[in-house]
Amino acid sequence: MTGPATRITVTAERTYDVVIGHGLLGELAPLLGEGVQRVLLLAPHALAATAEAVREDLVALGYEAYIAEVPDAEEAKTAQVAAFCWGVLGQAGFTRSDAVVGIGGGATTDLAGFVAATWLRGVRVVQVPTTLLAMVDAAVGGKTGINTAEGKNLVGAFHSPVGVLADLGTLETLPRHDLVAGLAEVVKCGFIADPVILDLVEASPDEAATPGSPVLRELVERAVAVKARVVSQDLREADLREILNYGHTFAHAIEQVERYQWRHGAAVSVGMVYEAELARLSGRLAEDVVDRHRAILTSLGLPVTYRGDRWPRLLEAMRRDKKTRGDMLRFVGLEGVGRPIRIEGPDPTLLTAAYAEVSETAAGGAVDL
Ligand SMILES: NC(=O)c1ccc[n+]([C@@H]2O[C@H](COP(=O)([O-])OP(=O)(O)OC[C@H]3O[C@@H](n4cnc5c(N)ncnc54)[C@H](O)[C@@H]3O)[C@@H](O)[C@H]2O)c1
Ligand SMILES: O=C(O)C(=O)C[C@@H](O)[C@H](O)[C@H](O)COP(=O)(O)O
Ligand SMILES: [Zn+2]
Repeated sequence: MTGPATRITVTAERTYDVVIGHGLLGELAPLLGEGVQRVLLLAPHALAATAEAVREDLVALGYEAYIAEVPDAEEAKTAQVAAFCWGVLGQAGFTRSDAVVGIGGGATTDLAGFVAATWLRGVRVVQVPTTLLAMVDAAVGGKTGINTAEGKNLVGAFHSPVGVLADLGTLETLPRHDLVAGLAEVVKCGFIADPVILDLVEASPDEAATPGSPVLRELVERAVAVKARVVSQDLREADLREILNYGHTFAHAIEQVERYQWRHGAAVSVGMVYEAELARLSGRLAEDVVDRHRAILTSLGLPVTYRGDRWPRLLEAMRRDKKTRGDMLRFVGLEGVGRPIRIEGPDPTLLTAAYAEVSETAAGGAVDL
C-alpha cells in the first residue's frame, strides 16, 4: 500500500504544488500547461531510462520531446553544461511557450532550473527530483544555479517551477550514501523549524534511512512543508529564507576545498555542527543542543568532523558566501531547537575555536590552524 499522493502548495512568484507519492510521472503532461509544444528533458546517465520513458509518453501525447543527457552530480553545474543546454534549446527552436523538465538529483534540478530561468529570460520548468535531497530541498523553492571556479552556486536566479513531482519510488535505486546525505537537509529542517522531525529520527534512525518506510515519507512531507512555508514568505531571501542556509556557510566551503568530491548533504552535516558550535561559543546555544546535533547525525551515518588542516582555504571560501556583506561574515545559528538566529561578524577567535571543535584530532588527522 502506497496511499494517495500528498500535495504541498508553495505560493511564490506563482503558486505550485509539490506532489509526494508513487507513480506520479503521468502527472507531468497536465503540469506543463497550455500552449507547450516542445519539451527538453535534462537528466544524467543514471536516469536515462526514466527520461526516455517520459520522452516516449510525451511524444505519444503529441509533444516534440528531447533529452539532453548532462554530466553526473556536481559536474553538471557549470557554465559549459548550461551553454550546451542553451545550444540544444536553440537548435530545436524552443520558444517562450515551451518547457524544460529536470529529472535527477539536486545538481540536475539546479541546472535545469537555471537553464529554464535564463533561456529567453525564463521558460516554464517542471522538476522531477529522484534523490531524497532534491525532493525535500533542491527541487522546491526556485533557487537555481551553477558553480564557478571561485565557488559554489555563485551564478543563479530565483525561478519557481510550475510543479514538482516527488515520486518516492525512485528512491529504491538511490545508493544509500546519497539517501543518507539527503537526510542531512531533513535534519536541518528539524533544527530550524520542526522538532518533530528530530523526534522521528531519534526514535527510528534505521527506518528514516529506509526507502518505502512510513517514517521516511513523513520526514519528506514535514521537510517539504518547512521549505514551502519559508519560501512562500520570502522567495528572494531578503530575510527569513536565510534560515534554510543553516550549516551551509561552512558546508559550501568544504565542498569547494574538496573539489566537490564530498556530497552536499555530508558537508551540510558537518556545517551544522560547526555553526551550532559557533552559536554555543558566542553564548547563544546550550551545549546539549550541540550534542543533539552530533548524536542525531551520527546515528544516521553522517559525518560530524572534518580535517583540521584546511582553515585558510575554508575561511577564504566562506568569505564568498552569498550571506557575506562587505567584509562581514554572516552565519545562521540557533538559540534553541526551532529558534534560528543570525551570527554576524563573529570574532575570528570564535571562528577558529568552532573549527577546532569539528576538526579531526590525532586519531583522524592533525588539528593545524
Ligand atoms: N536549489 C536549492 O535550493 C538546493 C537545495 C539543496 C541542495 N541543492 C544542490 O543539490 C545538489 C545535491 O543534490 P543531490 O544530493 O541530489 O546530489 P546529485 O544531484 O549529485 O545526485 C546524487 C547522485 O545520485 C544519482 N541519482 C539521482 N537519482 C537517482 C536514482 N533515483 N537512482 C540512482 N541514482 C540516482 C545521481 O546521478 C548522482 O550520482 C548540490 O549541488 C546542492 O548545491 C540545491
Ligand atoms: O533554499 C534555500 O534557500 C537554501 O538555502 C537551501 C539549501 O539547502 C541549498 O543548498 C541552497 O542551494 C543553498 O543556497 P546558497 O544561496 O547558499 O547557494
Ligand atoms: Zn543545501
